[in-house]
Amino acid sequence: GPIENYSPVTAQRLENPEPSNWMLYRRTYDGQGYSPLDQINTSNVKNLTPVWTFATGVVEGHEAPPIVNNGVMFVATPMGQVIALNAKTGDEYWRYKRQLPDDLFQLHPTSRGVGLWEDKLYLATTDDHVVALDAKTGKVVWDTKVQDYKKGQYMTLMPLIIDGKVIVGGSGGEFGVRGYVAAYDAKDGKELWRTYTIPGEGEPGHDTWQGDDWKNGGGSAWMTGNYDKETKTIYWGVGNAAPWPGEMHPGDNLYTSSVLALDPSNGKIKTYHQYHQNDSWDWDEVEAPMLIDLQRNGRNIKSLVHPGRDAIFWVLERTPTKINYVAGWPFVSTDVWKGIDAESGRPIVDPDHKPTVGKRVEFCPSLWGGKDWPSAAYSQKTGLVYVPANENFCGGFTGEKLPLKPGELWLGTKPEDIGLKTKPGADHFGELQAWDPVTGKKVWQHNFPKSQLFGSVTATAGDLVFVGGTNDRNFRAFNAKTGELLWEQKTNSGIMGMPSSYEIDGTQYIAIQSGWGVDAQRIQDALATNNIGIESNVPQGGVIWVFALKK
Ligand SMILES: O=C(O)c1cc(C(=O)O)c2c(n1)C(=O)C(=O)c1cc(C(=O)O)[nH]c1-2
Ligand SMILES: [Ca+2]
Repeated sequence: GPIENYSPVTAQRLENPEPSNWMLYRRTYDGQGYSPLDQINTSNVKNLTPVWTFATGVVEGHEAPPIVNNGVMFVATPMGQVIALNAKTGDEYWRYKRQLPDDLFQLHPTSRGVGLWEDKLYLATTDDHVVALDAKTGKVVWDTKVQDYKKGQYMTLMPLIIDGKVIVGGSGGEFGVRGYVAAYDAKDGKELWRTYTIPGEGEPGHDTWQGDDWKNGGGSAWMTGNYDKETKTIYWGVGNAAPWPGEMHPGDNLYTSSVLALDPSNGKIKTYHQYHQNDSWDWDEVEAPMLIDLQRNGRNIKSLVHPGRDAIFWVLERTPTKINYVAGWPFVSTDVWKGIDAESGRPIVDPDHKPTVGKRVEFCPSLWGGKDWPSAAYSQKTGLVYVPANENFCGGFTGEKLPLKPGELWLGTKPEDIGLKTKPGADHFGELQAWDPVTGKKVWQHNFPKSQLFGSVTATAGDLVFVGGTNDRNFRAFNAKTGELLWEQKTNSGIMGMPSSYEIDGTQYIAIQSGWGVDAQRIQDALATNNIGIESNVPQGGVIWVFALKK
């Protein structure tokens, strides 16, 4: 039935969220993925136990954080479903199920969550609509078509809500779209602005493209941005260039593989930083950088921290008008970069490991990168950044000039040619890493001998780091200071989703969706064919798990 006492979401509540709630993708606009709750801590986490579970009824990758607003939980699942639950008891209030078109091909069948504003919530769908639901009843309030799914345009992200605007970005980098970020009026779904991530004729940066390449150059923007509420600047990550081999789109290709600084009032690009130029590896840099205040060499830095898919741990400085390169270093081994220009921050590419047309080229890490979309986290207590990384994976493909057919994959190689190879003798793959972003030192690391790590990380004030992401279906808690494994729980499926934490009536809860699929499974299939004793059969089917301390 309908929710009776729903707390409307305001700008003030999103800017300064109560510690008990998780209303934004990473809980706060700075994207740190940190909960200030500390009832569950390093000494008692061994007593963490499931209090309720709830089957979502669908397969594929469940990637969304359970979003919680004063006792009400909203969960987005694959196939355009939203479930509203009593966050304490697990009882269902309502369920929205989108009727997806029969001919919809979903390359990435997932949703990373619902955004909240006033008494509504907002879902971005794989058939490329933004839908507003009444938070109390789940009824559709408005439904706006963004672009055409038949042309390979779709959405998987959780909308970013800023002051009555629903801000989304499109997917489709593997279909040769031209990426964009767009804002809709939360009240009625009218489009307020749209900013293409690839500059058109006459716009600054257009000259980093040749001919008509920009029209289908990729630069999709498929993850939620972060937001600096002081300077009113959105930091939004931009994806790979299309098709993959850089030879097919010569130039730096702004703003692919970049971060854009956007004005939320009109979508204008204030400034940008491009992590790597002429992307050729499918290295989307879509995870928005975390906004962290750092003390470096006696100086206060308002930083942007981004462990990249390109294997480089990036530290940048944000000023109202400019983004400056501060430091960068590889956080997993890579043969693609020979170094980084100390002044500009441009990585120096080794042409032997840059995919090209007509020849097979191998590169490390693989096209899933040092880390893909699963989010890193930052703990304000330890001052460390926690990265879900993958080591000992390499990839390769033969570039091929193929014509663009709207709505069909346009990779610049044959899909069956995409490889993932493990380094001979590798003793592990997934790594949970803890980095000091000031000194650039790795403080600890936990290795996963038989699994990739493909899950988002959440840190808490209880000095804990929570992550799933492995093919053995475990959900784990680590000591944030030392990396000691303190607790694990086997779940129904593998966990790709993001843990969230909330509090009701004095009890702290940890929530996660377990439901394996999408690219975690693609890597799993690749591992299974590498003949290294890793099977492919991670069971699928989504379940929401909620944990608390045993009473
Ligand atoms: O270029 C794009 O538009 C695009 C979109 C998505 C997506 O929307 O999920 C992914 C990717 N690329 C991608 O390269 C990738 O590795 C990936 C993994 C996943 C996933 O959900 O596990 N999505 C995506
Ligand atoms: Ca991509």
